[in-house]
Amino acid sequence: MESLKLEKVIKQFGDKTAVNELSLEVGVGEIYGLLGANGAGKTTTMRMVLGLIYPDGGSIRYNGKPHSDELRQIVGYLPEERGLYPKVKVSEQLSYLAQLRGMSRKDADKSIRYWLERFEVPEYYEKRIEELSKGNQQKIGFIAAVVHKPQILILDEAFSGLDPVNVELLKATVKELRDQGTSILFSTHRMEHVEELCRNITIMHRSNPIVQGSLKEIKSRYPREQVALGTTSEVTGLENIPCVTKVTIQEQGGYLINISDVSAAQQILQIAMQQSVVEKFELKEPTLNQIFIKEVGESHE
Ligand SMILES: Nc1ncnc2c1ncn2[C@@H]1O[C@H](COP(=O)(O)OP(=O)(O)OP(=O)(O)O)[C@@H](O)[C@H]1O
Repeated sequence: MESLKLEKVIKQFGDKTAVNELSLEVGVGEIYGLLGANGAGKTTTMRMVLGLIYPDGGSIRYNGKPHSDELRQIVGYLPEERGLYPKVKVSEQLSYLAQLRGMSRKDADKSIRYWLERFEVPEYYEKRIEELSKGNQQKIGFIAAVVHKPQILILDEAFSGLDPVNVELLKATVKELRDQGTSILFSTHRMEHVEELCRNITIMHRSNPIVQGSLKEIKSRYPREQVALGTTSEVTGLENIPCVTKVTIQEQGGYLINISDVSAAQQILQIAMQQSVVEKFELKEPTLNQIFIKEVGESHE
């Protein structure tokens, strides 16, 4: 069952189309990746899902129902730009937000203490936002999004500005929420996070959904164009094999070989075996980053 369903959603600002006929479904307990270069229409899509702006066409349904006053209770949001008041105490701010989204003061306080404990910062309860580092403010922003236990969670660049330890902490939390049945719409420029977290994705390009489907199925649509080769000694002549377009010697040893046709892989293996002992031979599937660059035509980092 899907908890969030977009059908042919359109948004225009004047004569500029920001989102053009976007359809997607996020299932219960699923993390769905929304990708695209700057200005592709991701934030506009998320703002429509949150009911902050309205579509000019198409429909958005939550658990099968249209937008209603209930929305603020079932949806949680981590805005890309931080929306917390610097002078207000963390506990007061989070409690206010949780109550705004339908929680009692008592339940809100319980949830706030749980999350501060979970993120190993119980002492922030009494701190003001401005006293915290940027990364720790981001963590409080994350708590603000989940404090009221939303069914649908919208995460726009949720891990930006965090150190690697905190990225892991938040990733684990997102997976935990997924396992508890939360539907998560996840937007990021970090392809490795999408590879790790998302089952289905949409890549948007200039307002249009250009690639959609499960990561696995999308990857199978693209040819395997790289061979990773590990050998005990040097191998010569790889670059002379037909359809080999580039040979890169890797820092950690071995070769990464770009091919324009999969037939070259067999010959690479033969030549390598004639000259050395082959320790590793892998015909690599394309990374999401490679697919993104191919489709969108620019680096996404
Ligand atoms: N309020 C607005 N008024 C006019 N144009 C807007 C408005 N909001 C967004 N746009 C335009 O809509 C397009 C999509 O913007 P959006 O912010 O959704 O992109 P994005 O994919 O989130 O980009 P980024 O990765 O940079 O956050 C852009 O061309 C943007 O300039």
